[in-house]
Amino acid sequence: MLEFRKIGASYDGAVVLQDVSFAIEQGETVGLVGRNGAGKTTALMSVYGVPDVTGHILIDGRPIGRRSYEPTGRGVSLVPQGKRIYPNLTVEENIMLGRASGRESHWNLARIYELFPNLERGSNRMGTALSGGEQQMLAIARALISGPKLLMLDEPTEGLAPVIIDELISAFQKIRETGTALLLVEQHIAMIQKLASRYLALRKGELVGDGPVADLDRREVQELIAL
Ligand SMILES: Nc1ncnc2c1ncn2[C@@H]1O[C@H](COP(=O)(O)OP(=O)(O)OP(=O)(O)O)[C@@H](O)[C@H]1O
Repeated sequence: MLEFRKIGASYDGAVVLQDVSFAIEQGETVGLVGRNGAGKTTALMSVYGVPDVTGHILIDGRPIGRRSYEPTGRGVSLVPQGKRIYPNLTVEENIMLGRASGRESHWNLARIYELFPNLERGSNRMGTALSGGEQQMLAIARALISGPKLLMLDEPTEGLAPVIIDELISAFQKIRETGTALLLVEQHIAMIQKLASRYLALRKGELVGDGPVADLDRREVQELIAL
């Protein structure tokens, strides 16, 4: 449902992605791995036309236009690195910001609160009054309310305690069971191995791996990715 065709990306002329092509099918869970600076975040941002992008990105076979809200309206949502919670809005207001008009979806507020009961309990609190783990849940909730067919997550477990990471893994499994595809950016392959069936690997802006997640155990694959 999401396809990259020969994507290149650069910041003020400095090339950070080159000739990146892959496709993610409906309902798939894919892990995108690579070292710091390999271009993972840039790959996700290029769906929104940021930074300067060449090549073609398609959703359900149709190219994406230049409007930054178009991917969300067409079923591709991002949980950005660093969560980006709005401090002056309540938890519920933060969630509702993510709503994309006109999209019917499994994910209404009641189902989101069932997935993350902590958010329901804290629904009237300010978004930034939550713990780090709850803020990550809030960022995921805000993306889910848009009814994505593909949810892209940029290092969702960064800086979180193992017990919270386990809660998130269980939430991702439930999200996946609804048929939503996941594209999970992670530096730690253990998380990818728990959730994904396929991996993509970036190294210095180039796609150097695309295969079954079991291959991540092979030393030659790890050396290629240089994790
Ligand atoms: N706003 C920016 N302006 C200039 N260069 C940038 C900008 N953002 C990222 N870069 C550069 O682009 C390259 C790819 O960065 P990117 O954040 O996509 O990598 P990443 O794989 O997501 O790394 P990380 O795990 O650190 O988030 C890096 O060399 C980085 O320094």
